[in-house]
Amino acid sequence: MEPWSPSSWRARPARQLPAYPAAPALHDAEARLRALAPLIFPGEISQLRQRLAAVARGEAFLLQGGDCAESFDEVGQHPVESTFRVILQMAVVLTYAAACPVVKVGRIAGQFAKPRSSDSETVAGVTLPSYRGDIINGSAFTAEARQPDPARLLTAYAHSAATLNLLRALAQGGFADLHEVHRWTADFVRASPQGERFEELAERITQSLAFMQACGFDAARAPQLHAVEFYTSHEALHLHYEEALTRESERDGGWYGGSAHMLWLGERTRQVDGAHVEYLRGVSNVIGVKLGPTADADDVLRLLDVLDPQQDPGRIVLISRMGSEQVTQRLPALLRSVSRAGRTPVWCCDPMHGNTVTAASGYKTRDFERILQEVRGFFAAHAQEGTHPGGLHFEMTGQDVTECRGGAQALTDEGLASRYRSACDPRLNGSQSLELAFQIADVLKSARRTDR
Ligand SMILES: O=C[C@H](O)[C@H](O)COP(=O)(O)O
Ligand SMILES: C=C(OP(=O)(O)O)C(=O)O
Repeated sequence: MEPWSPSSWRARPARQLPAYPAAPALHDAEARLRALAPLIFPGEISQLRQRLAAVARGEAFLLQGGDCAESFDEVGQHPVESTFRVILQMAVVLTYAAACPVVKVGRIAGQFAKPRSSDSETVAGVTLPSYRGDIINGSAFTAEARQPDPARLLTAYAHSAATLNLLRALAQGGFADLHEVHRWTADFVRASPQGERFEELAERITQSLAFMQACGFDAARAPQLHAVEFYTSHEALHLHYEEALTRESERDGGWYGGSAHMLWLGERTRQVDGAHVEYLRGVSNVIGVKLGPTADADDVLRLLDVLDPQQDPGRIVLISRMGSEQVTQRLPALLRSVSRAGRTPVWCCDPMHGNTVTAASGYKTRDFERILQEVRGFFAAHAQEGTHPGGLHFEMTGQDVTECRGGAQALTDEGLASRYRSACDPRLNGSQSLELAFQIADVLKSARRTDR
């Protein structure tokens, strides 16, 4: 194999990258990024890899979630805090059900680049370039906003740094303390059936903590009760950005991507000889690989050979996103081939991207039931093949948006317009996310009963 360098991807065919109008402005933005500090450090990546190695062994579970695309307009504490608190709630629900640790990874602090099915969008007879995420262009439907602008690379870095700073404070500074579990529910969820169900669970946790305290257990000396580990991830799509934040590790002389702990390869850019695979093979971050219904076993095994030649524990998360109708037909063969090849990646289910439909109103949406059905299909496929269903990956937000249909809120086509905020794909809102976690908890509990 050719030698790798942070820029060796430039010699490979690259899909989904923007065509900037002026090269000097791009070079200037890249030079500025190269001079900035990385956002994360190699020791944190090693820690995440250890946690994911436990997931791959069936001893822990992965929960990955967050926005479809973060927005430069969402500033301030609320959007980040609300998503963080729902991820915490979902993790508590799943921890309780699966009786194992849940590794928490946000699609956050860097999820700014979007691959698109089409390069252009036509509205009322006007055709403009597609919106590709705030790191590239603006979502407003004007020629000016849709022009790719390299200055956005620096805004994405600044936004990610501010978000990460807040996340570190939320994770370590007392908000995530298990003694605060009653305070995590958002007001709009509190009165719902899932809000009430969460309150019951929170009460059981509070009573268990009080009981343990009464038995002499010193909660002050158990750091895992007071803080959580929270990791970041995004699609490694914008390779100019990723390259400029790539750093050499003082620990072992290897390279790591400094933009997030986990970077994933999208369904549209996972060509084994393509630029995105070339970049990711050389960095030590955890690598996710999206696998849609067209992925075949040979593709997957070739990708594993390139991205993880040493078979390092916790290095790879295979994220299947087959769609609710295809998951039980397509996934088992992949599970079988990967396991026969002696590989033990983390297997994760993204039940969002294979279930997008366009509503009569024109909004892109997803049905709660389809999402749940794909998760069930994922668990069934693993049960059939004797492999471990390691995790879940959601596009979700803690806010009260109206983007996905169904759930206990019974959102319909007509309801989508009232608070549809996503500039790209529809997210589960805080209430739907928690409801889904409870439904999945029931699946996990019955899987545990069958195992006994
Ligand atoms: O989030 C994933 C993709 O970027 C998104 O589904 C693409 O949407 P499109 O098919 O409307 O381009
Ligand atoms: C683009 C995404 O997914 P996929 O590559 O699976 O379509 C995504 O997760 O944002």
